[in-house]
Amino acid sequence: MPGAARAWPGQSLEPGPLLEGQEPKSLSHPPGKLGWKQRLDLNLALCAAGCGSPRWQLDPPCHEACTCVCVERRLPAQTLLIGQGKGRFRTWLCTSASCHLCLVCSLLTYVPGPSSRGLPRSQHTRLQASPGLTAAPSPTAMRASEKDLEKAVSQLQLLKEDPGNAVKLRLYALYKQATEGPCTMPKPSVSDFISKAKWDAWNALGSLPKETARQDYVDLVSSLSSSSESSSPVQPGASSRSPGYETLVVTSEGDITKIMFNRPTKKNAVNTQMYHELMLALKTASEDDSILTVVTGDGDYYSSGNDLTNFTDVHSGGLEEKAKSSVTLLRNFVNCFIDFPKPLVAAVNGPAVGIAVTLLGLFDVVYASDKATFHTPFSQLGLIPEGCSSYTFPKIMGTAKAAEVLIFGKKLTAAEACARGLVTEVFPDSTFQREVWTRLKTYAKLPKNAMRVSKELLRNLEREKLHAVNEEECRAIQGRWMSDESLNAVASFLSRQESLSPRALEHGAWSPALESIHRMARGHHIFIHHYGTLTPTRRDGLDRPEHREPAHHGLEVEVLRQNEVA
Ligand SMILES: CCCCCCCCCCC/C=C/C(=O)SCCNC(=O)CCNC(=O)[C@H](O)C(C)(C)COP(=O)(O)OP(=O)(O)OC[C@H]1O[C@@H](n2cnc3c(N)ncnc32)[C@H](O)[C@@H]1OP(=O)(O)O
Repeated sequence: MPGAARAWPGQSLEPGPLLEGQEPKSLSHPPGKLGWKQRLDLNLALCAAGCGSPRWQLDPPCHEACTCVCVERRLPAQTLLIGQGKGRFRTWLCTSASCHLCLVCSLLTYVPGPSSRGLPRSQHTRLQASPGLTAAPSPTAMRASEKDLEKAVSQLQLLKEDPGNAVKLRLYALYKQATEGPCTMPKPSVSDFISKAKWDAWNALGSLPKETARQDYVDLVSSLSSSSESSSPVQPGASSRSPGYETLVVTSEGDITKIMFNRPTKKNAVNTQMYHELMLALKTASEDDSILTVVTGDGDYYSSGNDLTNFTDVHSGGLEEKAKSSVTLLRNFVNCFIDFPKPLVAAVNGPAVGIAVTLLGLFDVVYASDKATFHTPFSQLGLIPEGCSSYTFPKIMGTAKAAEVLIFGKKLTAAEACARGLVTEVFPDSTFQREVWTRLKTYAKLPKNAMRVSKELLRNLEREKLHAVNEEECRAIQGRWMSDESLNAVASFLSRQESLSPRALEHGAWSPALESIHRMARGHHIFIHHYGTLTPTRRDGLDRPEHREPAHHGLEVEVLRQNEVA
């Protein structure tokens, strides 16, 4: 019913059932000049008194005049985790008519329905529906024009269902990126929760080109439109694929969301787009009705880890800017795993490398095929562990075993990983899929809320620590990415299949690999080793080898800083 006034599900502000013997209680923020932390503590206490559960929380103050409500009673679907580390807590929509900080209306047009109090009118009219617009999905292969973006903005207004705060944040970020480019706004204060959440989302897009952001926005709206159009519920046993993903296949089958890496020809290496899509898939799964979420890979690999060509995608800001935006991306990405609220299972169908291994320490259960291997060649790449593995791995397998894996890059077989506690159980490859999915379908029938609370209890023991470790690892990795050791390792990977002979190079032939290395190492000198001889022949900052041995194929590249060039 395009254009019809409606309220999003979950936006209903009707209170949930009270516990026996409790009085309904309207709670407002305590007066006085308390800091936000103190006020939060106080609200927590009040909420515990009001709801009878110590776990339930009240909104931190979003506006002086707000009367905020207990999220568990009213708007579980609208909760949003914001902030990081110690300042992390939940916020949700405020019910006060005078609140000007509602997240929803600042991101999307909202067609006011009966339960729209609290949403300021002025912001509701930001996006106008265009009559007659159909919700036709835009083919991903097509490059979205600015007109497509406008259409998508209008299309959004016709959604029948609330896409959830995470998706709205993603839309906000993509829209800003598509129209204004990378975020250059000053970082809002940590106590300005909503602006901070929006800033984080936008900033996380780093230097994503405007055109890509525009396309992603259009695709996302298109996927939301088509999923909201299909009104028939998923039949038991039937599998429905979520549109809008390119590097993943996301399907819902019964109560299970399956997120499958979908770059089999690249061994499911995680490129920048896949990082973003994974964050979106996890955020969507955390808010939908599914009970379990399973991550797996398509093809023979689970994943070969970070796509090493990510390093070569260096724009005008140079390597330093790239490293900074990559740290933000990595931090947010790992946070999605730390804070994932439902049971998270990895079905490791084949070899796993790098970040695909380290993240396993943040999963609840890890099943592996006996063909899987686990390899973290960080030192070889001039890098260091991430994904909180510097904390989770020693905890899981003991310091000495973890050091062998994380520092020396010892590759583990599935059986070894299982013996060390990283893997829950190993299955023969021939029966892996059948056995794992049979088991998961049984687990998905267990009571949903009990599982969720159990997960929360387990994770809460570590949550703050994990955020701190993530911060620390990200801080350290930024320097590593810019180190010669790392540049050389990546250059070496990129050029390992180089088929140009030195003679061809000498005569001016170029290759994509050399172009990539050149881009990545801007400001550095590049030498190409040939039979161990440094043979610099300068041209445009890229040194070329002298001809030594025409029959030789394969190059070795060395990147040196300016001051190291004698
Ligand atoms: C400034 C930084 C920007 C980063 C932004 C993101 C921030 C997050 C970073 C977090 C830190 C992460 C760390 C890691 O994950 S470290 C681990 C990285 N991975 C590797 O080192 C593995 C590299 N790949 C290989 O060693 C081999 O490919 C592999 C053993 C996996 C398979 O070998 P095999 O011989 O069987 O197959 P091919 O080598 O022929 O591979 C087939 C094609 O796939 C491409 N491929 C495979 N892995 C990667 C990869 N990780 N990155 C990019 N491309 C990969 C390979 O090149 C082949 O492609 P072509 O057919 O086109 O040649």
